[in-house]
Parts: sequence; C-alpha cells; structure tokens
Amino acid sequence: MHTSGAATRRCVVWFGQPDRAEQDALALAGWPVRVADAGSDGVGIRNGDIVVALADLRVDDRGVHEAMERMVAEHPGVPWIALVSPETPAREPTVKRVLRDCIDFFTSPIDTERLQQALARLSGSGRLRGGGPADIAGMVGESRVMHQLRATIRKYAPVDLPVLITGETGTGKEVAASALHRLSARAERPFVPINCGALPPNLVQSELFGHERGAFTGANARRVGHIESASGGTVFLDEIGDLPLDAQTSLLRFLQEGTFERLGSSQPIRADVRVLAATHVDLEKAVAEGRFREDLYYRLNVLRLPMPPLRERGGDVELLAQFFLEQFRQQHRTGQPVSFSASARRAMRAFAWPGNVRELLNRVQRAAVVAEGPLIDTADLDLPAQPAERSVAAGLGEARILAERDAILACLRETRFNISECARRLRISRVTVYRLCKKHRLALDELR
Ligand SMILES: Nc1ncnc2c1ncn2[C@@H]1O[C@H](COP(=O)(O)OP(=O)(O)OP(=O)(O)O)[C@@H](O)[C@H]1O
Repeated sequence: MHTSGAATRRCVVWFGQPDRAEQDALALAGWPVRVADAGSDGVGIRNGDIVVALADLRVDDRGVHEAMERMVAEHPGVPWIALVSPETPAREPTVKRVLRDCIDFFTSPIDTERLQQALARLSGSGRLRGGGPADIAGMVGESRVMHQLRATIRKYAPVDLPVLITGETGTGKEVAASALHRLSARAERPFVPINCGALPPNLVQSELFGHERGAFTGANARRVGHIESASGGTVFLDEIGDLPLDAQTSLLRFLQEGTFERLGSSQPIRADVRVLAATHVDLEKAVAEGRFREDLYYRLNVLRLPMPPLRERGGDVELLAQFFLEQFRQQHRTGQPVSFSASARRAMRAFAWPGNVRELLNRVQRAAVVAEGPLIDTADLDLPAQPAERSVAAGLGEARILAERDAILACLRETRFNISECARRLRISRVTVYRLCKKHRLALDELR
C-alpha cells in the first residue's frame, strides 16, 4: 500500500483519489488522510491507530470495485464509509455488496462538513478503537468470525429495531446485547437484562409490566415493571423461549403499539424501549410446536445475531484464556501463574467447549488457584491431554524447533505483538525476536 501523511493516532484511510481540498478539510478537522490503493495488501493499521476507511467508488472501473469489495470483506472490523458519484454503477452486484457493508455513504460533490460530522459522531459513539483484542469493550477475540460479529454489532447498534441473538450457552449473548446498547443512541439510558427463564411463571407479567396496588394477593403497593424502568433505554430478554404465552401476548402488543398495561389496570402506558432478545433453544421448533407465538417470533427476528461457538474461534481460546488469567491475577493480586504450558494450549485448542466462553472462564479461574508453578498445565484445567504427536515422531531436533516456534508465537499473542515486551519476557533482544519470526515464517503483519 502506498500512503501519504504522517504517522498518527487517528486517521482516515482513503481508498481512492481524494482531491487536495477534500484531504485538507479532513486534516483540519483532526483527521489526517492516508491515501491508499484498493489493490494493496491491507488497510495498513499501525498499532493503536484509530481508523475509518473510505471506499471511493466514484470511478466506473470494475477492477477498482472488485478490489474494493475484497478489501472491505477482509477488514470487517474497520468502519467503512462509501463515496459514490453519478458515474458509480450502483446496480452492479459488486458495488451493491460494498455499499451493504458500509455504515454510511456520501455522494459527490462530497459535503466535507457533513463527512467531518459523521467522523466526529463515530468517535463520540465509542465505535472507534485502536485494533486490539477488546475492540468492543468486554468482547475479546481476534478470529475472523469475531471480527465479523463486531462489524455486525456496529451495523445493528444504531438501528432502532429488535435484535434476536442466538447461540449456545455461554457464547456471550449478554455481552453482545450490552454492546448493542452501548453503541446505540440509547447508551446513556438504562440497559435492563431480564432472564425470562428465572422468573416465576405467575409473576412474569408483573415483573415485565408492573402492577397496581391490590392487583393480586400480596400486591400491597404499585410496582413499576422492568420495561417501564428501562424507559429510553434497552431491555434484554434472555431465554425468551421460556416466556409464558400470556406474557408473549403482552410483549407482542408492546412491540406493535409501544404500549402496555400494568397488571390490575386498563390504562395503557407508553414506553420508548428497544427490545433485544436471546435464546439458546431452537425458537423455530418452539413455534412449530405451538409453545412460542409465530407473530412474536417474526417481530423479534427482524435482525438476527448468531454467536459463534468457542470451538469455531480458532486461536481466540488462548487469547481469552490469557485475558481471564490476567483479570484473575489483577483481582486477586497474585503473582502466579502467569501463563499456560504448551500442552495446556494444545488441550484448550482441541477441546469442544460445550459451555463455551463461560466454561473457559470457570476452568481458568479454578486452574489459577490450583496451579503450582508459573505455567497452568492441562491437569490444572482438568482437560484431556493431547499428545504432541508431531514432535515425538519427528525426533528431538524438530521437537526443539517446534517448541521454539510455539513459545515465540504464544508470547507474541500474550503481549499483543508488542515486540519489546515479548523480548523482555523471553529474555532475548528485539532483534532476536524479529530473527526468530523470520526463521519460523511468522508474518507479524498478518498475525496482528
Ligand atoms: N468475547 C468475550 N470476551 C470476554 N468475555 C466474554 C466474551 N464472551 C463471553 N464472555 C464472558 O463469558 C461469560 C458468559 O457470557 P454471557 O453471559 O454473555 O453468555 P450467554 O451466551 O448470554 O450465556 P447464557 O446462554 O447462559 O445466557 C460472561 O462472564 C462474559 O463476560
């Protein structure tokens, strides 16, 4: 990628050909422009950079559009804004796909003032962060599926519609719901999570919508329900499949009309609340079996967010394990253990994680307590051991090489690719870190 402009903490990477006035206007607003070519190797994010990418589609050139489509698809974690002109073939499938993946678009002549405002809004919304494992606060993961998930969350957050979050238990559905809230215009208002499965069936209506005094035996005072208390904000209905049918009917009415009634009252109350729902059961099956209202299902299922199981997130399992270990060490002010042995890492990678991220968190916390030395081992995690087949079969020489590669890669990940820190931990020089990366064909740019 060829770039112009100085190294910076935040910048616009403009894939295309901005004119001088456009570049100057953004630079003056504190957004230096790096001009880049869509056919280049990547967005060129340097460590800690905060980047917005502009997909300049103002030329009628199929090659450029195809390159842009590849670039946008390969960097779902970056917010993209499209620039179009009357020359842009907006009906071309390639162009349509780029536009679909962008969070906003501007038409030529570009209103740079409005563009500056859009960039300022993006900064203010907390949607822009430097690259790093916790790109959306509390959501760790660098795998492709997690980048895609974060891009979808950013896209759904500002749209004031229900989102149905699906996925196995412990995949982070509540973490995602909280992110959708924090990245929305409702962020300053309440976020109210409700576990529908934990509510006693006879109290669900009252818990959700409140009750008047005397509405039922024991209702000694008026009570405001969760929906009303979330006014202006977001409710997150976890385990929505467990909602009894009468509460489903009230919820449907609320979603359709924006009103509800407290139990024991016929006075409709209006509340402005966004509804997010989650399920780990097959809601379609519940509909087919008559346990869940079909009309409510369609209302909730406007935008769908499937959470990937941990076993499909590749190296994220190690990243998350190290994250939880560091959290534990900070909370409990303990010095040891500091990391995981190579066999523990193999075991974590091979395990199917039926309880997903929550199970990993629990196992790491337990292991942090029981481990004796500086490294958590497979037995501390109570996981089945995985033989290091390749090393044994290949003899000692190759085993040493593989161990060296594993150690350097693990340390790079733990230090989030901070070369100086990695060198310090391994007690080698920075030059040696680079030399070993070259020797083991570890492409730092790609791994980052
Ligand atoms: N990507 C992630 N990064 C860091 N922590 C995570 C991540 N995903 C989940 N967690 C943590 O894992 C635990 C389980 O997450 P959460 O409660 O959001 O899962 P869930 O899918 O809602 O579970 P359930 O189906 O049981 O309701 C929480 O402690 C959460 O903070």
